[in-house]
Amino acid sequence: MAGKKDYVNSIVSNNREQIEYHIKEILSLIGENVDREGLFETPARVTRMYEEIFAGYDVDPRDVLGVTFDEQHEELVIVKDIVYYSQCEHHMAPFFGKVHIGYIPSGKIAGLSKFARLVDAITRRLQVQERITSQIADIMDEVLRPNGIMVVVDGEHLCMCARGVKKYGSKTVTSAVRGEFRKSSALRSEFLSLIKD
Ligand SMILES: Nc1nc2c(ncn2[C@@H]2O[C@H](COP(=O)(O)OP(=O)(O)OP(=O)(O)O)[C@@H](O)[C@H]2O)c(=O)[nH]1
Ligand SMILES: [Zn+2]
Repeated sequence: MAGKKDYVNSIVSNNREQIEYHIKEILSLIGENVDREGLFETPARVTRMYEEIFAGYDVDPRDVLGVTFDEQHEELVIVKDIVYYSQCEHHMAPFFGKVHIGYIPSGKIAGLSKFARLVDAITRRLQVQERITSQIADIMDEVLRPNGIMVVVDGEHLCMCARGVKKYGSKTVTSAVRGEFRKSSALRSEFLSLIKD
C-alpha cells in the first residue's frame, strides 16, 4: 500500500514458515524440481508477495476514511482513475483496473488520498468485482453520510484471459449508486461524462 504506512498482512507474516512449506509442496506437485537454483527463493518470495497483495485484511476500511473535515461543499466531487490490483476469489488469479468515485458531500468531506487508501484496503484481498464496488459505496455512505454516491469500477480478469474462455482484453464494468444518484439520471450522466478520458 502506498503512502505513509505500508501495510502488510500480519497473519501471513506470522505463518511465513508454513506458507513457504506449502508453496514448495505445490511446486513439487506441479512437476517442478524444487532444488533448482531459480526456484530456491521462490517460496519466500511468494510469501512476501502475499503479505503485500493481501494487506487489505490488516486494515479496517472504515478507519481509512476516519479523518474527515467539516466543509459546506454540497456539489459533486469526483476522484477518478484510481488504479487497483486484486485477486479473484474463485481462481486466486489477478484482476485489475480503475475505480472512479463520485459523491455529493453533506457537511463532511474526506481527504482525497483517503479514497485511494479505501480502494487499497478493499481490493488487497480475495474479492469479486461486484463486492469491491458495493463495499466502497457502503463504507463511504456509513462514514461520510453524503447526499449521494456513485462508484464505477472497470476490471480485466486474468481468469478470463489466460485460461478458461481465454477472452483477452474483455472488460467488466460494475457500478453502485446511492442517494441522489439513484433518483437522478442527469446526475449519473454528469458523473459518467466527467470520468471519460
Ligand atoms: N461475477 C464475478 N465473477 C467472477 C469474478 N472473477 C471471476 N469470476 C467468475 O467466477 C466464475 C467461476 O466459475 P466456475 O464455473 O465455478 O469456475 P470455472 O470452471 O473455472 O469457470 P470458467 O472460468 O468458465 O472456466 C467464472 O465464471 C469466472 O469468470 C468477479 O469479480 N465477479
Ligand atoms: Zn477467477
